[in-house]
Order: sequence, then C-alpha cells, then structure tokens
Amino acid sequence: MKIGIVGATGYGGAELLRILQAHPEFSITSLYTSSQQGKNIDEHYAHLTGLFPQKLEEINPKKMAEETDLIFLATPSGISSKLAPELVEQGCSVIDLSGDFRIKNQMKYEQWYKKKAADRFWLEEAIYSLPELNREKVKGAKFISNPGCYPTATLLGLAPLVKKGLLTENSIIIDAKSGVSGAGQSASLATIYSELNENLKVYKVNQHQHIPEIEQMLESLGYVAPITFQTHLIPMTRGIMATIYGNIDTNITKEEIWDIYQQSYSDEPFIRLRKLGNFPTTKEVAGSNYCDIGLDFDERTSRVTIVSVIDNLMKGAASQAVQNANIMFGFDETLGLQFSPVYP
Ligand SMILES: NC(=O)C1=CN([C@@H]2O[C@H](COP(=O)(O)OP(=O)(O)OC[C@H]3O[C@@H](n4cnc5c(N)ncnc54)[C@H](OP(=O)(O)O)[C@@H]3O)[C@@H](O)[C@H]2O)C=CC1
Ligand SMILES: CC(=O)N[C@@H](CCC(=O)OP(=O)(O)O)C(=O)O
Repeated sequence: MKIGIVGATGYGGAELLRILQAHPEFSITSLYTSSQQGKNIDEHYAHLTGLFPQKLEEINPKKMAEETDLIFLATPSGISSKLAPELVEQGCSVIDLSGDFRIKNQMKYEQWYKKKAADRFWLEEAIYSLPELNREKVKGAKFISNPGCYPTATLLGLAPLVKKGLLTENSIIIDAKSGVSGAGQSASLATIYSELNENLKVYKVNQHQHIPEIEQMLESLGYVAPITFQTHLIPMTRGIMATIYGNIDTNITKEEIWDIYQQSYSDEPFIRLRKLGNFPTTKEVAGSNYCDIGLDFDERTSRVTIVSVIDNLMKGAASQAVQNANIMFGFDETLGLQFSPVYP
C-alpha cells in the first residue's frame, strides 16, 4: 500500500518513517512539506541519510490522493481540520495525529485549543481510535483521529476500573509527566537545555487541551465527572508517566483489582501488566508500542494508585497510528510493530 506523510520533518513524522520503513505491507512513497519542498529528508535529519530517496513535495490534496492510499498527518493542530476532509473527499484514507478531530464538541475544542474547530460533519466522520478500547469501529474506516499522548497513557491506565464502575465520582486525579519531545521539534524557552536540565516544570495548570479528550472517552466508558489532570515537563527526551489516583468505595482487595486488569488486558499485545508491587519506568517502553501498567490499592485511604507509561512518540503518536492503520486495512494489528523497547 502506498503511504504518504505530511510533517515527516517533525518528531512524530520521523518515528513514522522509522516504523514504516520496515513494515511488510506499507511502503512510503511520498513525503509532503509546507516549508522544505524539493529537499531530501536527510537534509533535515542526518540520521536518515540514504534511507529515503524521494524529495519532499508540496501539499496538494488532489495530487496526494492520486499518489497514495493512506496519508498520515503529523502536523500541528489547526492544519488537518481543513486538509484531512479534502483528502478523504478525494478518496484517500487519512490518519490524523493532531488534536483537530479528537474532541467532538466544537465549542470545547475552541475553548481548549484556542483554534477554530473542524466542520461538524467531519468531526462525526473521524473515528477516534484508541485500539484497546474501541478497535471494532476502526476496521474498514477511511478517517481516523489518533489519540493524544497523555490521553493514551491515562485512559489505558483507567479503563478497567472505569468500565467496572468502581471509581467514585469526582475522585480521579492524574499527575502526568512528559519528556520534552512531547512538545515537538520547534524550540521554545521552556524546553531549552538551560531551562530544563536538572529542573522540573509544571505547565498548563488546569488548562491542558487533553482534559476534554480524556473526559470525553471516560464518559463513553461510564464515568461522567470532571477530572483533575496535571502535566509536568521532565528533563528527558522521550516518555510519559501518568500516575493516576482514584477512590474505590466498594469492599475490595488489591489482588481483586489486579485481577480486573489482568482480565481486561491479558489478550492485548501491547499492554503489559506488572506484578503487584512492581511499577514500570519510562525507559522500559522507550522506542516501542507498549503501554506498561503497575498498580497498588491503599486499603487505609481506599485509594488506588495506577502507574501507566508509554513512549509519547510511539504508543503516544506514531506507532499507535500504525496500529490503527493495520486495523483499518484488516492486517494483523501487530504487523511491523513487534519490536522490543530500546534499553537502557
Ligand atoms: N510529539 C509528541 O509526543 C506527540 C505529538 N502529537 C501530535 O502530532 C502532531 C505532530 O507533532 P510533532 O511531530 O511532535 O510536531 P513537530 O513540531 O516536531 O513537527 C510538526 C511538523 O508539521 C509540519 N508543519 C508545520 N506547519 C505546517 C503547516 N502549516 N502545514 C503543514 N505542515 C506543517 C512541519 O513540517 P514542514 O515544515 O516540513 O511542513 C513540522 O515538521 C501534532 O499535532 C502533535 O500535537 C501527538 C501525540 C504525541
Ligand atoms: C511536553 C509537551 O509539551 N507535550 C505536549 C503534548 C502535545 C500533544 O500531543 O498535543 P495535541 O496532539 O493534543 O496537540 C503538550 O503538553 O501540549
């Protein structure tokens, strides 16, 4: 199948290149750019020297749809709201890695992203797919909205308890930390070495654009209440750790809670549950499509602690997008994604 990437010069795009280069069914035919037409990708990324002969091409939806079967949009929010519908209308399948089609309520998108929302019709057309929670909607779809990085870690950590209705209303608090590649490749004061090295930063306090995305999905799983979600920037390149707290009123033991997770995820190829008392680290999933989860229940406070880690550029973006592409086209979901994390 012929694959095109928009935003290949960005961090998410670079990971798509790395994964798709070795994929047995998808072949990268075209790379598109808004700023570097005519160049080769290795003029931007020396680590890709000699691997991709094709030149970066300008963005032209009609031509792109003729040249490819599927386009990944790894562009900043505010771009795909217009570009994705043009591609789908021309018959091309699309997976959008940005936030533009995740939040189905236009007012909420505009409130949290401070940008104009996509057209209501196309918001309905785009299928939000976190495969472990709703893969049945994806097979045969033409247009996928790939989840955000923090929502992926958070929702996979919470889903088993939420589906069982075990968490009490208004009790969910998520303390999330990300490596700096989560902010993309553009330089900013907050992410330069002297600001971040040996330093921890809280950011977007009660303002993070992933709050409505997480709440929307939790609502569909049966938890209808606001969450507290807080993000921190950590001096490392990649990785997200979401440490999640919630209250359980029912009489339950930590072994029973662990069993619920075990039952939910035992058949999931990309979710690895730690044994009770063990917790994952971000390095243990780096460069892979895994989400690793550990948990504990404090019978003294009736509060559960769930630790969920992913690689923000992989399960949080590029490899999850390829997982979605596999499902869309009826391939084995793990195709081209069966590699272990890079460690140490
Ligand atoms: N980084 C992460 O961990 C995650 C990122 N995402 C989302 O994925 C998307 C890409 O993120 P990331 O790769 O980190 O971002 P980067 O900033 O690293 O790259 C974005 C790329 O988008 C392209 N671009 C910029 N402006 C335009 C435009 N007007 N039209 C078309 N293309 C444009 C640029 O390429 P060029 O100049 O060649 O056009 C740029 O290289 C974002 O929406 C982000 O929110 C989602 C989950 C995790
Ligand atoms: C470390 C860091 O800055 N991370 C980014 C994640 C961006 C992202 O993935 O956001 P959308 O896809 O929803 O635009 C942030 O917190 O905004």
